[in-house]
Formats: sequence, structure tokens, C-alpha cells
Amino acid sequence: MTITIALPSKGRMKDDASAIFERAGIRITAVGNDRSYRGRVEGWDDVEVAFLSASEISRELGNGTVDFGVTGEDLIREGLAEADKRVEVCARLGFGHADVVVAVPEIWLDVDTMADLGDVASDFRARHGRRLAIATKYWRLTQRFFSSQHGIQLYRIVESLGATEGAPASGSADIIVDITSTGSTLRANNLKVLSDGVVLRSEACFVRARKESHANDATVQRLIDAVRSVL
Ligand SMILES: Nc1ncnc2c1ncn2[C@@H]1O[C@H](COP(=O)(O)OP(=O)(O)OP(=O)(O)O)[C@@H](O)[C@H]1O
Ligand SMILES: O=P(O)(O)OC[C@H]1O[C@H](OP(=O)(O)OP(=O)(O)O)[C@H](O)[C@@H]1O
Repeated sequence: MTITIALPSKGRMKDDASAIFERAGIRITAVGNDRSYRGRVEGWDDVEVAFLSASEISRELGNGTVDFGVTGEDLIREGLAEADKRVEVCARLGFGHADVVVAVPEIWLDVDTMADLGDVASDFRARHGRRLAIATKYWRLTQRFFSSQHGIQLYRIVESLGATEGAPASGSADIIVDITSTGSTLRANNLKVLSDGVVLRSEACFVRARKESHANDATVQRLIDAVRSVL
């Protein structure tokens, strides 16, 4: 059986992901020319590599089109319903750290916690004639965090495809749920993270699609062992 590993073809995770595999003795060579989106692994004839974007990798792991992938935990948990049933995080790779957070305008001086935000959400319609609007591209994580974990039901998600931190200033939403690493984009947009507003601490992960055919497959186990051995 051929085992397919999906690696980031571009973006912030590409170089670190390749470096981990190199250290693990998994040397990837492009099939065809350097711009090819397929690769092979020297000495592992039953392994092939697909180069995809980080979010495509999450999707392909979810539908089982690839066996392994390197992508951010945020993209796995946002992209896949019941992620733990469909994939297994084999290793956390120690790069690509970023937190998915709830951030509100700094001038909301009396809002520091999710409980405070819950109070704001309850009063919002009476005060403003509409529900509290949250800009995010993480609608699954946001719904789970607000509704299931914090019991906040009165809000509306405004889907954001980019520049989410600008939404409160432009008036398209009141608060945001987005990724942050250094915090500088939030500060530049006069937003603050709530003290208990970390939805997920994400990093790059080595992830396996749960497939029955993997049971007792020597190559599957050898790949997991090789990656874990260099962490
Ligand atoms: N400062 C950051 N901003 C955004 N994402 C970050 C940051 N630091 C780490 N990441 C992580 O990087 C991953 C996204 O990587 P990247 O932006 O390279 O994806 P991409 O290849 O652009 O995907 P796509 O084009 O499909 O959106 C996410 O898992 C995210 O958590
Ligand atoms: O906390 P910080 O260090 O400021 O990083 C967070 C920002 O970085 C990312 O945007 P980026 O400009 O990389 O563009 P992208 O969303 O297209 O990846 C992300 O979407 C945040 O806006």
C-alpha cells in the first residue's frame, strides 16, 4: 500500500516542516521539476509526498485522501467536525505557534473576562437593537467556545476572510476571534485579549488520518517513530 504524506507547499510552515523530515532521515525529492506538487522519499518506495496548502492538508486528512499531513491544530479543529474521530495528532512539532483568541476593543474598560462579555451580549439587543457581532474565520471554534463552554448564545458570527482585526474599527463587527502570535496586529488595532479568552493554543502537528488499513502497517509505524525520534 502506498502511504501519502501531505506537506505545506508554501506559507509559514513550509520550511520548518521540511526541516523536521530531513532530520528524521526522510529525504524528500521532487518528482519532475522543482515546481512539482508531488514528491518521493529516498529509500521509502511505498511513500509519496503531496505538497498542498495548510488548510487543504486539514481537509484532505479529514476525507482520508492522504494518510499523514503537517498542518496547524487550529486548521484541523476548525476544518473538521469531530476531528478526534477522523484524525490522530501523532506529534506536536514545536513550530507554527499561534493562539486563537477572543479580542475586544481596548476601550471596553469593564470587559476583561468571558463572563463580562456574556453580560454585554445579554444587554446588547436592548441597547443597540441587534445582537453582538463577532468577526472570525473560525466559526466552528467560536460557536463551541461561546455556546458550549461559556453558555453565551446571543451573538451573530460575521464571516471574515481577511483583515479580521479591522472589523471593529470599520463597524462590520463588535469583537473578533482570530489568531495571534506576537500580539502586534491586535495592539495596532486597539484590541485586547480577554483574560480567559484563549480558544485554542495551536502549533504545527504531524497528523494521521484514521484508516483501518493503517493497523499493523509497518511503514505507518516507522514514519511515526522517525518523526517522534527527532522531537
Ligand atoms: N502569525 C500567524 N498568523 C497566522 N497563522 C499563523 C501565525 N503563526 C502561525 N500560524 C499558523 O499557520 C497556519 C496557516 O499557515 P499559512 O498562513 O501558511 O497557511 P496558508 O498556506 O496560507 O493556507 P491557505 O492559503 O490555504 O489559507 C495556521 O495553522 C496558523 O495557526
Ligand atoms: O500576533 P501577530 O504576530 O501580529 O500575528 C497575527 C496576524 O498574523 C496573521 O496575518 P498575516 O499578516 O501573516 O497574514 P495572513 O492572515 O494572510 O497569513 C494573522 O492573520 C494575524 O492577523
